[in-house]
Amino acid sequence: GAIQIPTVSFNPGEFNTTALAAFGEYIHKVFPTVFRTSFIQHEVVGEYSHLFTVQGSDPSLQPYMLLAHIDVVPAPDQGWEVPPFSGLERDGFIYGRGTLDNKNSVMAILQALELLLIRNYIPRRSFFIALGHDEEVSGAHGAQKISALLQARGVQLAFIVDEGSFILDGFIPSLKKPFAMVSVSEKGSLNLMLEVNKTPGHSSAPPKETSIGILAAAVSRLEQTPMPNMFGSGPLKMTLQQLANEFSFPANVIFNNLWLFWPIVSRLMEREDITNALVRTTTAVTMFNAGIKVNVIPPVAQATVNFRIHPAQTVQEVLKLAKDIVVDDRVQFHVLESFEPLPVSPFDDQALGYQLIRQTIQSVFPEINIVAPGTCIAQTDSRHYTNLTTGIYRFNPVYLQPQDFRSIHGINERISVQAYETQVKFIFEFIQNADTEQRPVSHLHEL
Ligand SMILES: CCCCCCCCCCCCCCCCCC(=O)N[C@@H](Cc1ccccc1)C(=O)O
Ligand SMILES: [Zn+2]
Ligand SMILES: [Zn+2]
Repeated sequence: GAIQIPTVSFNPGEFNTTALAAFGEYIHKVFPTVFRTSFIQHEVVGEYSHLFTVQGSDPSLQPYMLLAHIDVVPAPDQGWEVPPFSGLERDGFIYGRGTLDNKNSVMAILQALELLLIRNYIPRRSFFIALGHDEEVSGAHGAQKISALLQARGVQLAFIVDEGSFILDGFIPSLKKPFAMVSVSEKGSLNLMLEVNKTPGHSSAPPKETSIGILAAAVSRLEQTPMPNMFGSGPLKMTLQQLANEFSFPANVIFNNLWLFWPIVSRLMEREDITNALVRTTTAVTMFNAGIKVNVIPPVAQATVNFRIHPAQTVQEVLKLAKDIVVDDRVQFHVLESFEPLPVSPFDDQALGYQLIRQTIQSVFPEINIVAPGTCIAQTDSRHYTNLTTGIYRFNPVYLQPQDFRSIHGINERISVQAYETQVKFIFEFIQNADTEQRPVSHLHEL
């Protein structure tokens, strides 16, 4: 039902408002207990986002927050095995836009809470559920407003759990077993517009270089000159160290001795697009606009480059590197938007959020031996909540293979019915685990 409502975000400020409103009505209908429970306050923020405040019975426990988003990226029918907004189930999978990003989390959080309430569960620790409606276009109207609202109320959170990582299966060739990566940091971004202006004229007597040619060369230099490999800075080294013993020989020896073999490993990571994104600031030329007519020398050429900034670099550093690569003063640089990488959240033994995620993984996925800290290569709504907590964890309790990763924002996005049920179970247990003082010891209710 949730997948059938096309809550598409097209551009900043450009949403399917009819669908967003319908989604609000839908969750009222399918989770009636959540909405009628006296200790749960529901507020609509920024017109279409939802904030639930679940008042726990023990005010001495610091609250936490579960995040998810109800909007999705567009999905033209082409290439899909089933229409993207049909929500059809086929061979045990629910297909559709949002099944992994991120209506699975929206529905699983509310479903788990509904089930707990039906069983008369009363949480001890207060928590918030924030469901943004514009994450896919930067979160300015949803997450940012919820964050400001909670800040104005003086709320400080123990931790936040959002989307952004998974139980990863098959992303590192010599690693045979899946492992859970909990992202403790998030890359930043810089959207840079490069522009070249030239005097227009008749194409029959062209200048040696046009604005298009100059810009194309600049963009090509950016593509051909990757930003520096930052292997060794940030959580990646720790991720690999924790995984070391899961590799077969000789990779296990290599990963156990990164002090010696780091040059080989850092080169290996560069080979695949996804692992490359973990070792450096990436450069993606995403838009190119130029030319007005076939026989007119183009007056202006513009290209937009989307950099995803490694946690060990800053926006200013990347901007300078980009200018140093282009080295052409005919090319103007315009910063359209930027966001610094997020700091690394604690993941030591005392880090409540991280430890609760780890222990719930051990309970719900007993076959998973390794829970490792990582970096989210994309951006999430959680970046708007750094004013409320230092503990931001990005983890979806769902198995993800490389082809599933490509389906996110791509075609044939799907989740198995069993994976969705397990996600509900995970949150059902997580909420109960968060009610124990330090470490979860036993569960009051079994699903
Ligand atoms: C050693 C381990 C190697 C394995 C690495 C595998 C990494 C795979 C992780 C999969 C991550 C999937 C992330 C899903 C969340 C996507 C969130 C998203 O798309 N956000 C948008 C937000 C945005 C930002 C700015 C403007 C508009 C939207 C994004 O583009 O980042
Ligand atoms: Zn998402
Ligand atoms: Zn997305």
